[in-house]
Amino acid sequence: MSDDKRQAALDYHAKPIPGKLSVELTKPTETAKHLSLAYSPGVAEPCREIALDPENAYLYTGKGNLVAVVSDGSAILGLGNLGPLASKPVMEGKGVLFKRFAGINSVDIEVEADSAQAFIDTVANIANTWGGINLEDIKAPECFEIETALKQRCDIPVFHDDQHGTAIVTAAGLLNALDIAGKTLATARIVCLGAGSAAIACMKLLIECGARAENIFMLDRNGVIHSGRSDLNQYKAQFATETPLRTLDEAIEGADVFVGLSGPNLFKPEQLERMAANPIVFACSNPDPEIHPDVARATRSDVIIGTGRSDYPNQVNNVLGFPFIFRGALDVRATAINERMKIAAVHALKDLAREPVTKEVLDAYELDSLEFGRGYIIPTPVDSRLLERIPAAVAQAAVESGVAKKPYPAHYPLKSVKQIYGQ
Ligand SMILES: O=C([O-])CC(=O)C(=O)O
Ligand SMILES: [Mg+2]
Repeated sequence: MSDDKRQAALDYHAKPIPGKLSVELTKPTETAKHLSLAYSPGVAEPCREIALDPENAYLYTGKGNLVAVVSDGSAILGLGNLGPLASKPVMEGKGVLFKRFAGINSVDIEVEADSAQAFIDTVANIANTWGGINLEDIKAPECFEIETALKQRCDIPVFHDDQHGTAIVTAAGLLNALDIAGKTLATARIVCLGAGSAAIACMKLLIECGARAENIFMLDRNGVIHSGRSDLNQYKAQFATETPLRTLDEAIEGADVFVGLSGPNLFKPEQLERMAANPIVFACSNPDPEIHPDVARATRSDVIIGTGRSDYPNQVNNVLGFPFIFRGALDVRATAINERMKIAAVHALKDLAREPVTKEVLDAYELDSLEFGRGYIIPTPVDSRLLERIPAAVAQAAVESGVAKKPYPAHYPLKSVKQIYGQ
């Protein structure tokens, strides 16, 4: 990042008040009467009601629209393990996105835990007072154990955003990009650089959407994950292929798709040159992609490139997923975010990109036109139709798959975050 941009980012976080989030009041508090309702003695009444029936927490507290963003800071973006405190700007940032795009209140919780079990216990012990738990930036393989255990112990949605949010957005973008390139998921040869939480979840979801496991080549720091390796954990081992290929240089030859979920500048122009015609490159490491989009385009004019960043076209980033997916899940009081709900989100996202872009989006990106094609394979986060489409699709899937405790909301589809309480 240039010095100017770096300073601008630091100033944005520091001024005029430190941080990006605040808490707001939703009830009047001016008079003694108000205070006697908000606090002692009035507050005792909802306490008694909730003690009688936990469901009443949804009626008398903010639980139903409240998500905890929880991290241990062990895999912050593509920056690595910087610890819980250094993850706070990202976790506050997720809170900004929850609120801005889906009207969801969220609080970030950064956990200092010396084992996966300690982290699991900490979260499980507080989970019941939240509407949902969004796990963020927790390194593999611990993240898998953590998510599985918390799903078992909590009856609210627990969602590891880096796995499923990223996978949903990647699948939607890739289905569109393949269509534009005249290819299909079933026949595409896919190279995935990275074997962490996002990579593993993305490849799993792509297989559910029709990709063939034998066409997927996943690489970790030691090269291609193949069946001859003895150093693989159970999660990576699922992607071990019977192949003589060992390096990225070898695997990339003739590949249709490169998905980068690893680190900055790990994909070289010479490697892009060796991909098949109309190559699709999702360089999703944040903040610095595996290959810069300008470099990719200068290398090949036929490339379709997406990154995780807001400042380049085709932002393949979980921001297009988690706010809207939680909105739908919360509004039908889903007990989980299951595969049906994820796939519904993929299709809602994919289909929206094929509709004409609205003026709101053009204005936000200072563009005169934007059309479905190489430079626009996935909707932008500022598209207010995301709030209309994704929660509706997710809520419908939750109802149909039997995890919703409430019916499909009468006030759906949502046109604006102002409508989230149904008024
Ligand atoms: O925060 C982002 O931009 C996307 C994300 O979850 C990550 O990179 O870990
Ligand atoms: Mg993340």
